[in-house]
Amino acid sequence: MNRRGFILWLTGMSGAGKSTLSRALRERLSPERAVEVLDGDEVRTWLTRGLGFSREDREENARRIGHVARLLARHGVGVIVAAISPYQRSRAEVRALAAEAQVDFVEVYIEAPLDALITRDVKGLYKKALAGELPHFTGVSDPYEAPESPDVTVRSATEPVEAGVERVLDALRARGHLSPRAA
Ligand SMILES: Nc1ncnc2c1ncn2[C@@H]1O[C@H](COP(=O)(O)OS(=O)(=O)O)[C@@H](OP(=O)(O)O)[C@H]1O
Ligand SMILES: Nc1ncnc2c1ncn2[C@@H]1O[C@H](COP(=O)(O)OP(=O)(O)O)[C@@H](O)[C@H]1O
Repeated sequence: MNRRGFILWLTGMSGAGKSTLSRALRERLSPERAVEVLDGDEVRTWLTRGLGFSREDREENARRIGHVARLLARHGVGVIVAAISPYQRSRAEVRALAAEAQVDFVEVYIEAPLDALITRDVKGLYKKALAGELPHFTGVSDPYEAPESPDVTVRSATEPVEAGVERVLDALRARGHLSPRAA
């Protein structure tokens, strides 16, 4: 098994299940791997405080998260990023940043139809966005560019959390980041 770090980049719309999946993955990966979670929602209170939701700010958000993730991964940490990161271009940029440092980058697309997200509405944000009270809301009044060839796709409206977790762990095992029996 290799002890190189990796970046698991979870992308998907608000409420798709990024935070839920990161928490479940962290539990499964520990203690075999040192794990850090960088969640957009939380990171926006420190590393990317002050950034908004324009294209420019979202790209900057992804870039800064990518830099920190790369630093950690270079020292053997398994980094789980949970950020909407709606633009193909910025996901490609962080993938390239990781490659420069020879850090494995695994893109996980957490997909759920907009209808399901509106029904789920965990934080009540879709209701506000649909009422026109939240401008530039991803999927409603702002774009989400789905990954064209993600390493793993998780369909959170039709499969249980555990199924998604297993698929991501399989991808990590296949890349040698977990021992065959672990997790
Ligand atoms: N306009 C708009 N669009 C999307 N999301 C919004 C918006 N305004 C606030 N929020 C809240 O911010 C969280 C997303 O932050 P991210 O850093 O992941 O976004 S991004 O990657 O920069 O697009 C997101 O968290 P999640 O629901 O966990 O995805 C929302 O709670
Ligand atoms: N298969 C699944 N994977 C992830 N979340 C799911 C799944 N099925 C239902 N959910 C629910 O969807 C919601 C996702 O919220 P959250 O993880 O905060 O999303 P995000 O971080 O993408 O905004 C949670 O209430 C979670 O329990």
